[in-house]
Amino acid sequence: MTGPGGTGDEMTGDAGSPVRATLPVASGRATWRALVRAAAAHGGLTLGTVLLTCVAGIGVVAGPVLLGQVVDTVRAGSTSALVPLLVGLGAAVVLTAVFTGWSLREAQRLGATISADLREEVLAAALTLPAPVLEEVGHGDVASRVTEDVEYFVESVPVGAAVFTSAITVLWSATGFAVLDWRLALAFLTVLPVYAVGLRWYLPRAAPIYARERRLAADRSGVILQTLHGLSTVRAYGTGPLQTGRIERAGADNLAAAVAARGLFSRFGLFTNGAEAVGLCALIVVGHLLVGAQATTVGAVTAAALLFHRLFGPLGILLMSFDDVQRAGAALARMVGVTATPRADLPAHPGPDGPVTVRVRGLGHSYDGVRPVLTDVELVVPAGTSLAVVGASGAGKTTLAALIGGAFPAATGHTDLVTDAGTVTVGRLGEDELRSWVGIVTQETHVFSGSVRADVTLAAPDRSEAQLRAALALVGADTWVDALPEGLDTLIGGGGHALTAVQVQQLALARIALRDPPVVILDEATAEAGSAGARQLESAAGAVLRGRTAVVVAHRLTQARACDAIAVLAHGRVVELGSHDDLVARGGRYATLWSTWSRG
Ligand SMILES: Nc1ncnc2c1ncn2[C@@H]1O[C@H](COP(=O)(O)OP(=O)(O)OP(=O)(O)O)[C@@H](O)[C@H]1O
Repeated sequence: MTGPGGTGDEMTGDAGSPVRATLPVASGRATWRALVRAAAAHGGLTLGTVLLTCVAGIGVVAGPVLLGQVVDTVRAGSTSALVPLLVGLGAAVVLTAVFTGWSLREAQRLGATISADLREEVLAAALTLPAPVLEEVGHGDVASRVTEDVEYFVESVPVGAAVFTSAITVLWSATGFAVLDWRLALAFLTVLPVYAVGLRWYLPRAAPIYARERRLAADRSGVILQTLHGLSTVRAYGTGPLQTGRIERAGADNLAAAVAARGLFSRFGLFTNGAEAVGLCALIVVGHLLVGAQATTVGAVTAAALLFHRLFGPLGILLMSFDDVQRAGAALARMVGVTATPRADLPAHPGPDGPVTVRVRGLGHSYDGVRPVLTDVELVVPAGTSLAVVGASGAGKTTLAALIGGAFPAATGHTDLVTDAGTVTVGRLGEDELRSWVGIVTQETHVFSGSVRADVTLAAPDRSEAQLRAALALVGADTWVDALPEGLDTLIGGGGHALTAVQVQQLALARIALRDPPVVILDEATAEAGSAGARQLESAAGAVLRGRTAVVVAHRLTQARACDAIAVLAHGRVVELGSHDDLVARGGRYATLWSTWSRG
């Protein structure tokens, strides 16, 4: 076996594949290392499991050896020696049963512990994947690694435990053969070339087939996720049949890969069954010749045949589990790939201390590398002031807000956060550090399943009940939260109490108030809120922004008027900059927008 992950280099990406880019897949060596590291973290349990399995393996060998001696004793007619042998045989059977059961249970416990650790590690790593990586590989690949691959690996734990105990049993049995008679051991060895040929045929074919099957499963998840995320667009444009066709094709590709893997494995079964037939025949023929030449006893040959027979089970498990082991190995390699995805090695910065000025320097961006969405944007938002960004749909407002907030890196330029203590650049801050500096409320606010309390405090879990209530009161959410059936403990999100669009946005603003960053980027969707709701949100936003440096994507011009300065974007460039009164007086683009807006 090359290793659970299979192949060559330390990390193998799928970048050259015609399918979209994915996260790296760990090499066989890196996957083994991760497995050994996880086992070593539970040294006591691992050592105990190995010892118990060794003891159980001795019992497996002792039974047939004692039975062979019983045969020889009966043939010699020595009844007095029979009693201790039979007692020993009985004890060996009982102890073997006890230790086998015990070792298997410990092996399963070890496997479950290791897979729980790996699951946590992979989930934690997935949650901290850099935004640009997520953007590039898509959510489908990540989702399939933290769900399906983890499930495959966890489900393979009992198989892994059985493989481990079988391997030890096979080792002990081989030793038993050698002790009985070296010629019988040689006869047993005739199985090895058949197994070797089978494995040489199977392994090189299996690893890529299983890796491909896992990748196609990820592609299928990706298509399903994309369809679900864009359900309203799919409905709006009536592209249901198109998406269903895509899902069907992805499912069919995945199924074909799974069938190919199963077919390969069935053909491998020919080698394993053939090896057993060859081995047993060789043993009986050699035993017959040896007994005929009085070179060994009938008991020894009986013991060897019984040992070989007992080996069928463990050997069968070892070989038949290749299917599951390869599959689990491919899944594990993909899981380890998530934890091994490179993260920028960013130096730690002290947290913000005091007011922060935002300085946007030469910011430019293009999503496709061809069409510029933002070009050379230069802005300064002095500490404690607010800047509104306005412009036609598609002008680049959301992109600008996302870049300032560090959601993904800009193609050119950067954003500096300036304090009395110095300057830090947004792209040089780690994800968690960045959220202490800059809070973002986007158009897509997610309500997590759980209580109102959990949903708001996830941004700052260490805050007190009083701080939580103050944050809710600040955004005007305290009254309706108190009126909920169980107040702060009312369940919301999927299946929970339904919230209005305004309430969802208020909770998003309350999260920011609780986290208390000195800089806030607001790109709220106020369109769904209706005009009364929009006014409510504007006053909530105003309360949260007070005393902070803010960049507000103004979907309503009343939001822009309330800001200290306004930047008008057109085709990704800042074309006007000034206060509301200045810009109206200037009679340019903003003035036109304002007069259209004022007329209603
Ligand atoms: N993830 C993306 N991939 C490719 N193109 C994108 C992406 N996001 C936005 N764009 C494109 O970039 C341009 C600017 O979009 P952006 O959302 O920043 O504009 P906007 O001014 O905020 O528009 P709106 O007011 O409609 O939200 C648009 O042409 C848009 O189609």
